[in-house]
Amino acid sequence: MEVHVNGIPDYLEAWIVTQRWYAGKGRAPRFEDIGGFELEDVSDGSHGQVSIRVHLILDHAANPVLYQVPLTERRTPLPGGESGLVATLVDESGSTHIYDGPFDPAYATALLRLILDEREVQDPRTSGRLAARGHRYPYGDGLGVVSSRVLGGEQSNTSIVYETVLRGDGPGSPVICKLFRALHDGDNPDVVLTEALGTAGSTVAPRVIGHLTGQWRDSGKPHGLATGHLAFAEEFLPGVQDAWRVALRAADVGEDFTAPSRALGETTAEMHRTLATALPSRATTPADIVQIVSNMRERFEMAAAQVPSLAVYREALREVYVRAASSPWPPLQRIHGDFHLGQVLAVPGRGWVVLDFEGEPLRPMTERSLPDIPLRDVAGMLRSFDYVAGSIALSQPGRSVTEWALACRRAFLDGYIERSGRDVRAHRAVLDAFEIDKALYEAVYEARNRPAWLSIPRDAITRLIERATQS
Ligand SMILES: Nc1ncnc2c1ncn2[C@@H]1O[C@H](COP(=O)(O)OP(=O)(O)O)[C@@H](O)[C@H]1O
Ligand SMILES: O=P(O)(O)O[C@H]1O[C@H](CO)[C@@H](O[C@H]2O[C@H](CO)[C@@H](O)[C@H](O)[C@H]2O)[C@H](O)[C@H]1O
Repeated sequence: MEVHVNGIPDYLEAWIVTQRWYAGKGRAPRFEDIGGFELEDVSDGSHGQVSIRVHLILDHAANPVLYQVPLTERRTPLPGGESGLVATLVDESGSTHIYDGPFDPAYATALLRLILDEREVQDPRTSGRLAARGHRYPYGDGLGVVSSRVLGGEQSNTSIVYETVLRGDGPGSPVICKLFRALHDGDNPDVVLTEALGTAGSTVAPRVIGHLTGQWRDSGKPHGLATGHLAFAEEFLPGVQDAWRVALRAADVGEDFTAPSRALGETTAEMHRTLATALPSRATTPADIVQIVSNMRERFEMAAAQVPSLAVYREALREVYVRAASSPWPPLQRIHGDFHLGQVLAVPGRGWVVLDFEGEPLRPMTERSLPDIPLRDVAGMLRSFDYVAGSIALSQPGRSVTEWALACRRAFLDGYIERSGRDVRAHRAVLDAFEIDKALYEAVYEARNRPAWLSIPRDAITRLIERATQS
């Protein structure tokens, strides 16, 4: 990426480094404002005059990251906007209150309208070059914004939830718009996969409302420009729980969860079947297998560097990978990529609905957009049932729901096999290798984010290696 000296104000730097989505924690940032665009205030104006600018801010760190930072400026404070306040600046002309855009209804409304009206905006600082363009899907036809709020919780992006009105009168479906904070050249897999499922008529994922694409300077790209997704809007399913909470409660009260697990296996098979036909898929070649297994070995080395106690498994894993490489592999296709119970919602009358097709946050975006082996998702969900047992054992010492989790894992596989017609158990050695691979990823994730949970993937790695090398 190009280096230009166009720093950012100190108050903004101080604010960015404390945000959940800022990826450079622990390093000194080197921020540059590389452009962006202005939006018109199209809200009802009830909160006074506002100017809106979306800044694209590049951190020239070891691995440069481009952040999307929408800010609003107001002369009078936004009522109820305290949690989104970035800074208040005072000079001889008075005070300016600067807000994180998603918390300001003026930006939130302008963002969704840009998508719904399929508008284009230019960057005035770069001689009017195209900066962003909205695209609407039929499910977004006739929607108007009533109100907006930022979805709470620990997220790597920022999501805004809207109440809407349909064709100016009755209530419309609620909408969630995910603002991508770290931008990448190329399509975002969450947008591509959710749209592909919807276009194919599947209701496995939320219905798509539309998306926003953007263009920005990048000297490393042809014509010096990069293009990628800035935001993605879809149907918001209110008042529902994710499968992690549902499963955790069932395990805690000792409720049989095999029927929902089986249904989840069926939904997973359905999702894979639709993705295999809607997006490119192909037979797996010996060269693909060599590459994937080599990635698994690399993942192990990375995990062992982060969690040194894993190094003892190096020898045993060699055998696991050799066995996997010499077994039959299913074809390559687009998959979810970070499939676990927290990514699935229990929607009354509709069943399991799958979210967040962005792939594993610790993997590079280019890798996440490649066709992959569907067993990776199957393995991800198997790990998740084990996590339920692991988290209960940690929070209630002496208690074990291992049998509950094993029954769920079996039921999930049964549902998947029946609906996909693919005997996953015939690919056992490959599935085991993917499950160990996922547990290695989780070990790194936990070491970085929740060290108290590290024992969950570490114990699983021990068990899985024992099983995989015994059979
Ligand atoms: N369409 C939706 N309907 C209802 N809740 C949603 C929807 N999309 C996301 N959520 C909620 O937001 C949370 C985070 O969304 P997700 O897409 O996983 O974002 P991130 O990639 O930032 O983790 C989900 O766990 C879910 O609780
Ligand atoms: O934030 P994402 O949903 O993209 O996923 C990341 O965080 C997950 C934890 O929130 C992590 O999932 C791991 O913990 C879950 C329980 O909290 C468990 O159900 C999953 O099976 C386990 O992998 C996920 O790995 C990580 O990418």
